[in-house]
Amino acid sequence: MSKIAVLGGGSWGTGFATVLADAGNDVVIWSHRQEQVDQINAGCNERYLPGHQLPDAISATADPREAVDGAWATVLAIPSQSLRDNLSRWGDVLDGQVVVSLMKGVELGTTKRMSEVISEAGGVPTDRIVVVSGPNLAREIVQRQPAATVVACADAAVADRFAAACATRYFRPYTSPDIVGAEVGGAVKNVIALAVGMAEGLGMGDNTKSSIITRGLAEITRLGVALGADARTFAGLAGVGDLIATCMSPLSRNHSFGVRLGQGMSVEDIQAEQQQTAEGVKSCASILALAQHHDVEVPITEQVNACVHEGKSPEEVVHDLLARARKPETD
Ligand SMILES: NC(=O)C1=CN([C@@H]2O[C@H](COP(=O)(O)OP(=O)(O)OC[C@H]3O[C@@H](n4cnc5c(N)ncnc54)[C@H](O)[C@@H]3O)[C@@H](O)[C@H]2O)C=CC1
Ligand SMILES: O=C(CO)COP(=O)(O)O
Repeated sequence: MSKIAVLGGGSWGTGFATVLADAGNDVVIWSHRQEQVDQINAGCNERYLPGHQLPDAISATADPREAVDGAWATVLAIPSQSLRDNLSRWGDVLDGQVVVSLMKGVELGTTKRMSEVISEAGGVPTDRIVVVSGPNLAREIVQRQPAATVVACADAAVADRFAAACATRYFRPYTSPDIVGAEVGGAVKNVIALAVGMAEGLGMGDNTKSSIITRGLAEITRLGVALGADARTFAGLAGVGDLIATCMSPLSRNHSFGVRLGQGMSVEDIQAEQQQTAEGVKSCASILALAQHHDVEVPITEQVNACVHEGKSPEEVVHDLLARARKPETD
């Protein structure tokens, strides 16, 4: 068995570790919380994936160096906004590794994508950075329900090697050279899911949700292409695929955060209750800044940001989106 490290012991870190173990790898998870380490070593990550019995090939440690020691690839599954800080604390543990990002966010302040932070703050060469992104709700994946994903890397041989390492009878990876597209698709769909959730929380139905999803895809594609992505990526698993899963599923933390906003709960109360990462809540601000910097219109992201960070009501958000000047659909 070859060894792969997973840094981050939450729902997707543990879920993806399950995929890797099922694919025949020896997996060591690092978590910053001893309690999670103990639970994983006892066979179940109770807080994040209650009831899911972990494969024997998974163990955990609170020491990042021990997790990575002897591994050829290290998977990062921590909240996006904590990445830079963790990279500086981990020191040189990622040297020589293929580094795989599962994270779907954009850094506040710098507006950098996760692969850019890994390269800049972790010193990892770009041809050894892999992004895995697709419709991959952790709870369904650990039930071994069939799903596909995108394994993106600038180096096709590295993408192939990692895709082979995470392929199972229920998890089908497709390779791609388009890291930018995979990351933009993954990060922006969270913001669109907040908007769809808000509409649902306000009592709106499937026409409304479908309209937001479709215009959200236009917004994702516009921003991605301006950043150098291949437009075809957004018609794929890391684009429309993940957008549909996240916007429609009650398992999505971003979607359910939005529903609660629509029902009138405050951001603070939802955060206190949910206690899991809903990346769109912070990334809507950095994605908006990124889009403004590139002169790209992102009206849904703009409205979500106004609701989450400036106190605008979900009713006003819907009203203002519909009150925008009419224009051709494909502009
Ligand atoms: N859960 C899912 O279904 C999927 C999640 N993702 C992405 O994976 C990334 C990780 O998300 P999840 O595992 O779902 O989040 P989570 O909220 O379930 O778990 C986060 C993990 O990070 C740890 N953590 C929190 N703050 C930290 C810090 N400052 N330093 C180090 N560790 C810290 C937590 O203890 C926990 O182990 C996110 O970017 C998310 O968008 C991507 C695909 C699917
Ligand atoms: O990215 C995801 C599914 O692909 C998970 O979405 P949430 O972070 O909203 O739960």
